[in-house]
Amino acid sequence: MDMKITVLKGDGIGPEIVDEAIKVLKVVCECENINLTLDEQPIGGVAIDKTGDPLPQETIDSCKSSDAVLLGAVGGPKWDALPTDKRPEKGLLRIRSELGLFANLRPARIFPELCSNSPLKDSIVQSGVDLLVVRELTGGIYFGKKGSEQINGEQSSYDEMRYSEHEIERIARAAFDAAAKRHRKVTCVDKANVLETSQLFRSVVARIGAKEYPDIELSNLYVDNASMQLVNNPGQFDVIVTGNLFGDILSDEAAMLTGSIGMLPSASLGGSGFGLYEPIHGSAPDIAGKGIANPLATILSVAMMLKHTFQMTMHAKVIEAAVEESLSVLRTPDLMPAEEEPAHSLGGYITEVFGTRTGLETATTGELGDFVANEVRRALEK
Ligand SMILES: NC(=O)c1ccc[n+]([C@@H]2O[C@H](COP(=O)([O-])OP(=O)(O)OC[C@H]3O[C@@H](n4cnc5c(N)ncnc54)[C@H](O)[C@@H]3O)[C@@H](O)[C@H]2O)c1
Ligand SMILES: CC(C)[C@H](C(=O)O)[C@@H](O)C(=O)O
Ligand SMILES: [Mg+2]
Repeated sequence: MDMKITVLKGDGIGPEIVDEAIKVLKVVCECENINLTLDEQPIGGVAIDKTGDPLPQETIDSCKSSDAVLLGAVGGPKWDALPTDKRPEKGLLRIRSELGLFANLRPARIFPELCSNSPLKDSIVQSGVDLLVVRELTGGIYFGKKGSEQINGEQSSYDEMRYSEHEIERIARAAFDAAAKRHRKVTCVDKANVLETSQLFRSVVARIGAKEYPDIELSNLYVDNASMQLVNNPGQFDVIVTGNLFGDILSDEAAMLTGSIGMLPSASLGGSGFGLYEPIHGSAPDIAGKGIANPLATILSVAMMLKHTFQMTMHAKVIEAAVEESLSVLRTPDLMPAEEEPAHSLGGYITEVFGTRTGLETATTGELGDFVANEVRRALEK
């Protein structure tokens, strides 16, 4: 079997985390005799520096001739002053649109090992968090007409939010199909009490649900309520279907429930087997180059790639299990238990007992990647 992957490392921690994910992918390919071809191309800030364009045509062409794309992250302070259309983030939006990747799946589940890392109380976490945000990715306010003009002597800016029926129908089907393989519950999140686009979104999702998926339970929530419910009772959710902007915001919130934004992978799909896989977090300029970024979201994105593009579900599960295994042994700093302020008289005792009790070691990005890759090799060579 041949596998051609376009690799878009991007900016900030992008190259660091993608390198670890590739280590894991290479192990899978070695163990299964898959002929892996990696084509690295620039996107985002590095592409601007190299070519003046955040998404060079060569990058698009490479993606189009690949089976799948693995992406790190784009953006950073160096390019923040550029006009919206020339920014690194525009490269990411354009590649999603060019490749027709309208359905963005962002699964958030708490690994049992990370229950105490969640900012939520134990009683809430233990009720179970295992949800999937299905975010519409190529429409809405991100892609509407935008501009700035002088009106009455002051600057005025606008971003148009528009959704058409066919865009909502296909994201609704993606959400119902996903729910059919999970717990058969879809929550449509919108702002239908205020926005025309949300009223259409809600009614089209309801129509598709009633007609094509009568066995799947559908409910509705306004986005403000949904963001509150996510921290108050996240266990109620199975699949959340929502528009581009609300999905962006809710998925960062959902990510943090799992202990770190560095844990959430994503798959961007367009209805065929082709997909773009990336962590949901950004380029984390504050920690870039330090070797401390958590690579697990990117490694889990490779698992999603194997499952969705290559139907290698068993291998995806092996990677997920290796990631879970790593959590009991070594972690990047974002997932280390918060340092306790020891009482003076008990300081040494607490450190000693706490250290041995958790048995956890702080790892660099590379050490964690090595650990997961070795676990995957061990499992596949059994
Ligand atoms: N998909 C993408 O490429 C993407 C997504 C979000 C933001 N961005 C861009 O990234 C840049 C920074 O944005 P931001 O700071 O708002 O969001 P961010 O997600 O990059 O970082 C938010 C916080 O989370 C931490 N963090 C993120 N990923 C981590 C990881 N893997 N391990 C440990 N800690 C991690 C960061 O250190 C930071 O404190 C901006 O230019 C933004 O536009 C890109
Ligand atoms: C960088 C930005 C364009 C992007 C988005 O808003 O979609 C990011 O926040 C994400 O979640 O992938
Ligand atoms: Mg985001």
